[in-house]
Amino acid sequence: MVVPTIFALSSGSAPSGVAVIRISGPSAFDIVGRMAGSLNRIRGMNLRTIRDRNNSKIDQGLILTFPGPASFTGEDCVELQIHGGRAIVAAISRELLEQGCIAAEAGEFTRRAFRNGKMDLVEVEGLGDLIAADTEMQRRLAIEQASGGLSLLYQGWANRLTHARAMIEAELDFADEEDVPGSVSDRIWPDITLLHREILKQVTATQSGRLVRDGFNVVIAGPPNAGKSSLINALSGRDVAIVTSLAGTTRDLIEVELDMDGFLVRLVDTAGIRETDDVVEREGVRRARRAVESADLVLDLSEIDSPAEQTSFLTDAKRLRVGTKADLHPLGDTHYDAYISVSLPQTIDHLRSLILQELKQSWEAISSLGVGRLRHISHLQQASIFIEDALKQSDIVLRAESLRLASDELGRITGRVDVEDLLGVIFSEFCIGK
Ligand SMILES: Nc1nc2c(ncn2[C@@H]2O[C@H](COP(=O)(O)OP(=O)(O)OP(=O)(O)O)[C@@H](O)[C@H]2O)c(=O)[nH]1
Ligand SMILES: [K+]
Ligand SMILES: [Mg+2]
Repeated sequence: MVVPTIFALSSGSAPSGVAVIRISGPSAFDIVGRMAGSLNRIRGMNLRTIRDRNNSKIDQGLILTFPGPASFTGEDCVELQIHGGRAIVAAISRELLEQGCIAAEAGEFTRRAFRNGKMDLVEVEGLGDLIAADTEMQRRLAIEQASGGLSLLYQGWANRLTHARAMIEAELDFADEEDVPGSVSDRIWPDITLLHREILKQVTATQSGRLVRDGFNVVIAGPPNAGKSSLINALSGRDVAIVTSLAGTTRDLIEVELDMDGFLVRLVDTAGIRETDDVVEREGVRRARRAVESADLVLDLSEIDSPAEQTSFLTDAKRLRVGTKADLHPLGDTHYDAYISVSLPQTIDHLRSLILQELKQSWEAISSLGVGRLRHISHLQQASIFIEDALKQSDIVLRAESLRLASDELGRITGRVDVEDLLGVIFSEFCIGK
């Protein structure tokens, strides 16, 4: 089957100063050659006039050539850097279609890169995250993953499993031969035990990585009139929530996204939690409780010295107890983690620094390693279960089989379940067969 040659506008939408049109596929050089004069099959850059089939000039621009396989997709690629006017982009696109190119589907360049072995699935995901990254921490996490750091980690683990299996095979197949030292496979189990521990650590780190990618969920909760909506307004610096002196003002969840020191924080204001006969407010309270359940951090607000000071909800999340309206209350010996007043900006700044401290603690656990995404966790967990099986079993054949299953799970993360040549490993380590 002939692979079609695809093209797409890779820069943002026109008009712009410069537009980049990317072309990939077996006919890329021929097609652009017909429009702009023939191109040498070397990596290079040419200033050319681009013409349609009637030889009328469309635009002048830079033409970058990347002969495969040393290109992003692994195919022949050409990039046109042209003026970014809408009519120019439209005219060149029309001409490319006439010349037999087809418009690329979303993600098709990357899909071709994966198919041609230029990237694995982990790098593909990282690239997607990198393009979508809004905050500095998201960018840092994504660039690590997109440039293959995480793939190397997973690949290294898979290699250790392959090595272990090779040692076991050697013991099974060549047990009678003199060249194989007795019970060679015993030497591998300490490393497999270590590997098991490393994988579990990665699961924890990946769970924290979610905080960076999807945002840190901070929920403001507490009784009516505690000052929750006033706080979300103060922290976001915007008038997002209605504030009145009537208890039960907020009903819906109100959400704002904040960039705090490069971290994405999703701040949620909720209805005051209390028993009520009002149908709408009751629904608001139900939503508030649900928000609290899925929080990463709960800001548990109550007015300082208020009678209803005991908490009105349960949560497994970290909870900061925040006493409000500090301007009205001389500080007694109460037991809050923070005291705030919306009329005292330094108290809001202090609370903000406490939230950041929580965030940074989660980040520290992960910043040193590349961390994967949720999709990776289930495969990592499954791999660790198979490794546990291997460590527990006594039958050597079953042990080897469990290790094979574990290494297949790791292969599913990168999308590359390689056909391993176990004998190759064996022969590289022993002189069996001489
Ligand atoms: N003096 C003082 N008043 C405050 C402060 N924060 C909030 N208030 C007042 O307390 C009342 C309730 O504030 P809200 O922010 O609406 O409280 P809430 O917790 O969102 O209330 P519900 O949405 O009804 O649960 C309003 O009259 C606010 O002006 C504060 O720091 N100092
Ligand atoms: K209120
Ligand atoms: Mg409110």
